[in-house]
Amino acid sequence: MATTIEQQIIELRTELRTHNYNYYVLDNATISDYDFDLKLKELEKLEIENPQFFDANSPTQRVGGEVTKNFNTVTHKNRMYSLDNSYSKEDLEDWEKRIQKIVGVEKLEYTCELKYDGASINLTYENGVLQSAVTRGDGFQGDEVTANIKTIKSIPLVLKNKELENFEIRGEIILPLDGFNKMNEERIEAGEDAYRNPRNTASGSLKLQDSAEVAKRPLDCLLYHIVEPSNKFKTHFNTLEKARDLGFKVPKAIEQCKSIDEVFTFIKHWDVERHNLPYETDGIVVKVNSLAYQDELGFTSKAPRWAIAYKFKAEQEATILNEITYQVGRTGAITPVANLEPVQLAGTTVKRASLHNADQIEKLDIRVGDTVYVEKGGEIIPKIVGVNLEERPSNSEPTIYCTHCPECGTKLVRKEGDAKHYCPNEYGCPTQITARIQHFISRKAMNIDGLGAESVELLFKEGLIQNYADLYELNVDQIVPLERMAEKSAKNMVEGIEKSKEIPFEKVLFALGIRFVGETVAKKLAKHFKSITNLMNATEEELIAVDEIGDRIAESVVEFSQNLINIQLVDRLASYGVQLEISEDELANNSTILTGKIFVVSGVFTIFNRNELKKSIEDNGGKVASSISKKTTFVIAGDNMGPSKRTKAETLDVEIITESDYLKLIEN
Ligand SMILES: NC(=O)c1ccc[n+]([C@@H]2O[C@H](COP(=O)([O-])OP(=O)(O)OC[C@H]3O[C@@H](n4cnc5c(N)ncnc54)[C@H](O)[C@@H]3O)[C@@H](O)[C@H]2O)c1
Ligand SMILES: [Zn+2]
Repeated sequence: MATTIEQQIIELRTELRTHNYNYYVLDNATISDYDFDLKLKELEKLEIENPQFFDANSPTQRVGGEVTKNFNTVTHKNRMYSLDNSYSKEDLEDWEKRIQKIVGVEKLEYTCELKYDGASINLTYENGVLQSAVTRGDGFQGDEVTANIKTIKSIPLVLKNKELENFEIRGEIILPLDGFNKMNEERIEAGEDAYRNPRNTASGSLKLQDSAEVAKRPLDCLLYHIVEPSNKFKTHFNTLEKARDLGFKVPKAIEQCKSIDEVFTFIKHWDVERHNLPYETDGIVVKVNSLAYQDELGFTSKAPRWAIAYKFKAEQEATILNEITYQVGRTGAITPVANLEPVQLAGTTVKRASLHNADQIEKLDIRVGDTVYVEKGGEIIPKIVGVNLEERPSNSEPTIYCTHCPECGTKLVRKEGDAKHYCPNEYGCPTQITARIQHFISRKAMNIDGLGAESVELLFKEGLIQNYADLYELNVDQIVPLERMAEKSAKNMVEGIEKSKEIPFEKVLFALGIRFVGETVAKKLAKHFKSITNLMNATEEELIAVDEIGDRIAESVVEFSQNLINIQLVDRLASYGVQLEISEDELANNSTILTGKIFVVSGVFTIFNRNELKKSIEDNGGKVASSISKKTTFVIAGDNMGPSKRTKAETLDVEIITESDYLKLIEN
């Protein structure tokens, strides 16, 4: 039976609404943006050709987001719109023709900005003080997330100057790539699933109920629009300059262009240069510069007529999925890996991509033999974002997720609420055993020089080690006869192991490889319980009582502590002299509050002298670097800071703080 046009339209609308919900509310899209945009275009076309089925509530007519029920719902004083998209110079030229006609002017000027890829936010200031921060929601109403937004340091709570005091300003909440990758490293180390991408992590962060959790995420806010400037300004460009004067973070990559040709030069430049930015952009936004013309042009039901987004070609390619293999991690977690027909993507050859977990494979219905879309964003590993069903071979079969461990053959388990399957054969599965020892010796754990991942495999294969405690009983004579080993390397290995007995307790705790106990959690637990004995005797309630330790971690620690094998291993480590409690020095030492933060100090200071300042940073766990780079977290500026340093910090969007800002950082 043939479906009617009307049915087709209704089905597309329903499907797109579901995708909008998944994307904006659940932060968990199940199709690629590319496929979403194709479907939206298809619907748009059908609606234009069949105007009798017009519906003001169609996804083509409305901003895709929704308000959630977890925050106060606030009605926007000025509606928040989406943007129309363009994909080519021709699209831009068509747009220009349309607007030239409406305003009746040939020569139009534009402002070009980057399109920051995050979550939109509307900030309201009254008498120069931040009153509220509301998400875009459905464009009419959004979620009031002021408390969460106040944790973002670059958003001024009180404005620097009084020229503009009552207004709304809009911007994008983003998660810079460095911070995103660091968050993921920690999650992976703790045996958890990685976050999918910076955009949905940023948007998910805004919806957290606990703003202390939000404060820990390195979010930032880039501003792009002052609403209702009460005729104070002539051009959009002026308003952005004003926003910057008022203390907002407005990126430097903004240009006024006199023609679409100039606009396109800007686009071409940033299509390449964007790879060097500290955050993701998915395109350029072109806006009519004159505010008077903007007024004349107004809005469609979904977007301003005076602005258009130019979308960069997604770094996405289609290729064949040859095989799905399964990897076993040190905690026994199984990760499915897509083995692909090699394809060129963003300058590298991609052969493998992440498939996350069984649910993801099922949701996308990914099958061997399929033509799949591979995308590479800011993440470490490329991922599969969709399947081209039209190219599916006729003999294709649904994927049956592996049921047994590929390394030891044990039947896999999956606990309720866990996204992953696990091999439960913790102490017999060879991959888990070696991976656990490899984790133990790694740089952030026991940092054992002279012993690498391959040597661990070799020592295990030769029956010299079965667990990490065995390392401390190795001697040179046992190692020398092994393949590719010499007297010297054997000696280095034993010395390296010996030296690891000086590694502080918090790192040892991390090295033990307890599931969900990553670097940060290990530090917290070490600080709180002070010794392994106290920690292993703690009950679940006592663990949960520790700041930021949740059920999952508590349960995992107790499980570890009650296991006889672990009790014996830890006893042995103690007998060899490994640090299993906090040292006197550490007890006396300052905090780890600045861990992971890199500072550059520039200028002359009043409270500290330079060396005191550097020592204070290090005492609190931070690092001092001599020059500013993308990695720099803060530049502390004293008097007479070098102008070139200042420019460099500004172009790299590195936050510049004063000595007293620094004191506030370490105060709590
Ligand atoms: N995969 C899915 O299931 C799914 C579902 C829905 C939407 N999507 C994707 O989401 C996108 C559409 O989302 P959208 O409607 O939020 O539009 P959008 O994100 O493409 O563009 C509008 C937004 O851009 C932001 N923006 C960033 N920099 C800006 C600047 N300099 N000036 C002005 N605005 C700027 C604003 O927050 C504005 O709200 C599409 O790419 C679509 O593919 C995907
Ligand atoms: Zn196994």
